[in-house]
Amino acid sequence: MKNKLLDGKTLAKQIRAEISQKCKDLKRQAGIIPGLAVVIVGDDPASHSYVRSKEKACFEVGFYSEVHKLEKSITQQELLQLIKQLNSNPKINGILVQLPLPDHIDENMINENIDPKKDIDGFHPINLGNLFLNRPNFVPCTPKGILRLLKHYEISIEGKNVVVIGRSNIVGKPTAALFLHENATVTLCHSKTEDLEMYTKQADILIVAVGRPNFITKDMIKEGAIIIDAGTTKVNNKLTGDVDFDDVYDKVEKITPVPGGVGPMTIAMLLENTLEAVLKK
Ligand SMILES: NC(=O)C1=CN([C@@H]2O[C@H](COP(=O)(O)OP(=O)(O)OC[C@H]3O[C@@H](n4cnc5c(N)ncnc54)[C@H](OP(=O)(O)O)[C@@H]3O)[C@@H](O)[C@H]2O)C=CC1
Ligand SMILES: Nc1nc(=O)c2c([nH]1)NC[C@@H]1CN(c3ccc(C(=O)N[C@@H](CCC(=O)O)C(=O)O)cc3)C=[N+]21
Ligand SMILES: [Mg+2]
Repeated sequence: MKNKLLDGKTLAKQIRAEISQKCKDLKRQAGIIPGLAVVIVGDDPASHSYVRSKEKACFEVGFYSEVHKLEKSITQQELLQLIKQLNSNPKINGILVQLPLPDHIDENMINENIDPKKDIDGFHPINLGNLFLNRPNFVPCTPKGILRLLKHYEISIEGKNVVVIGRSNIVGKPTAALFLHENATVTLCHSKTEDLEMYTKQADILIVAVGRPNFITKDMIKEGAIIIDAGTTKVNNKLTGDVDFDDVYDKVEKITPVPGGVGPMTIAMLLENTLEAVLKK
């Protein structure tokens, strides 16, 4: 039977191997070691799990990495202080502040204070603005990983109906901009969308980032669609996507598994952006 998987895990591994080689070359030729700082506030287990994956990935490719674990009770001022310190630390090329942040901390205020040259998530307003103007500096990791995966599988995007569900600043919104620049016809859906199925049934490429397990079922999609599932929710200790994989599988052309699809690509792009940050210094 035809293999319909868009295998992000395998592609991410290849990309990490290339980054590892580039890291060795940089060290040998210029004595440079790329450095990533990850900041995490509070004790959400899922967030800590992602941060551990990022740490491990950094170690494997030979990057320097530091993780700053902060109490949930930290003030915005204290967090800004840490960011300013990381901005001026020459060992650090990339800064990632794990989202979401506690309610008393203003996410925009934090993103605004990361040096745009170290903003490897691409969340600084200047970088997001430049992405929307189609002159990207850092492309946010999840959208970049999704596009890379589709290109790897030679899936054509130009002229296609791309429907994105979810309009977060970290996934949905930048994904819509990126695919618009690939000349797709983009529809961005969200919780207030009326008659969601009307849109999803038209999608040649359906990208889902909602955070509701098994939300997308067979009856909602077009025959032969390409399905990208960014959702990751723990259900009974099992990581579950937003798409009911088993239900839709027969009907799709290609689909990303969860785990093993978008997640590993996100981490690979994080490493790639950190390497790019070294060259922008
Ligand atoms: N694999 C990876 O690398 C990554 C995975 N994720 C995962 O992706 C998922 C989404 O995360 P994130 O982008 O941060 O999302 P948010 O939780 O910030 O936003 C969810 C989005 O889904 C929309 N939504 C909620 N319910 C519905 C509905 N019934 N119909 C249509 N739209 C709906 C919301 O609409 P509204 O705006 O109207 O509220 C919102 O835009 C999560 O599972 C997260 O864990 C996130 C980042 C990276
Ligand atoms: N500033 C910021 N940047 C982010 O990029 C960011 C963030 N905040 N907050 C949280 C989300 C979520 N996210 C994931 C990254 C990797 C996997 C991943 O590697 N998942 C594996 C499985 C890992 C497991 O088994 O637990 C997979 O899907 O195969 C998932 C989710 C990045 N995020
Ligand atoms: Mg909502």
